[in-house]
Amino acid sequence: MELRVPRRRGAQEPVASFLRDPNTGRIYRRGRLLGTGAFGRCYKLTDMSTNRVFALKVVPRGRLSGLDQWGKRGPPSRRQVEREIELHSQLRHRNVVGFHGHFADRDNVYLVLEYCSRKSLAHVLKARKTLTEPEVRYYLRGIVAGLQYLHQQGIIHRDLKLSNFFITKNMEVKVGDLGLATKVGPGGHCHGGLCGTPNYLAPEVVSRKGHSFRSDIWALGCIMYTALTGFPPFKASPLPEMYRNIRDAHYPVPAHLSPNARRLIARLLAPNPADRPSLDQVLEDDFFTQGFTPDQLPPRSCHTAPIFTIPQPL
Ligand SMILES: CC[C@@H]1C(=O)N(C)c2cnc(-c3ccc[nH]3)nc2N1C1CCCC1
Repeated sequence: MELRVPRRRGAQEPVASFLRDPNTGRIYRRGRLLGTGAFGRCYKLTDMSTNRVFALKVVPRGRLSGLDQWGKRGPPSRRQVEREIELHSQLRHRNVVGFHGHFADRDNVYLVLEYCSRKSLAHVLKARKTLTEPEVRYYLRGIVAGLQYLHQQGIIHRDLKLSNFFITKNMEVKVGDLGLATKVGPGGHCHGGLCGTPNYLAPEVVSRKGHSFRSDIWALGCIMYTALTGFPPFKASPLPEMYRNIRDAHYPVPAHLSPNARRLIARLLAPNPADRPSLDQVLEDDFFTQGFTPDQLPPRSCHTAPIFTIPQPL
């Protein structure tokens, strides 16, 4: 008979130092706290038999059953975490965060994910303030590849943002956090109730017409704008003004952007979803075809602007 000490409201059970995945028998050692998200805590995790390192996402069950013991709705519902596992466990692509397993015990649900030692594009932008256009082409190329794969699997991400683009030791960019993702319905749209607030809301989402693949394309426009300028296109307060700006696609166009960058941002931030380019058309845009894209980025570009020696045609 285990004595469970009732914990302070909202307190979470400490995560054990060693965890065993009953599905595979693998034993992991829990490492340092990597951070916390809306869902719970994340830790570095080492597989004791292979010494491979992973990122562990811990979602407390106490808050999963929809309403917790105080009748409050916990942030992630059980259904949402189960959807995340159901969707993410089927995926395998070099630009999508690797999913390496999941299991649960009395207190938590555990997701074993790919360790991305350079954290996310949000961290890079925080250190750099803005990115150069070649770097934006480099990162967008990886993000678009990962997103093409998700869309081909019928999945809309619905929460594309800088902190969901993870960067590995060798500077590969990986789309992650499928906590708000969903399989698209027959018409290519989904009206599934959205619990959790995506970061870059598209006009059709603001006017509650539901998400489609093109809502993810709108988010790419917000991401490109933010990476090049250092601030998001729609960040007004009060909220109703921000929603009006989104619906009218009204955003300040910084003069220092190249004409190609301004034109692609305008195409991505088209108020009407049907006017936005497909992912293939994004890669065919002048911004990509008429600009230099490095094959790889030096790790120091995470904190210092890189100098590209662009190969000139002989
Ligand atoms: C595990 C959750 C999330 C994530 O989904 N991944 C893939 C990830 C990978 N490496 C890292 C990571 C490696 C070194 C630092 N962070 N972090 C990841 N996170 C962060 C943790 C805190 C907030 C989101």
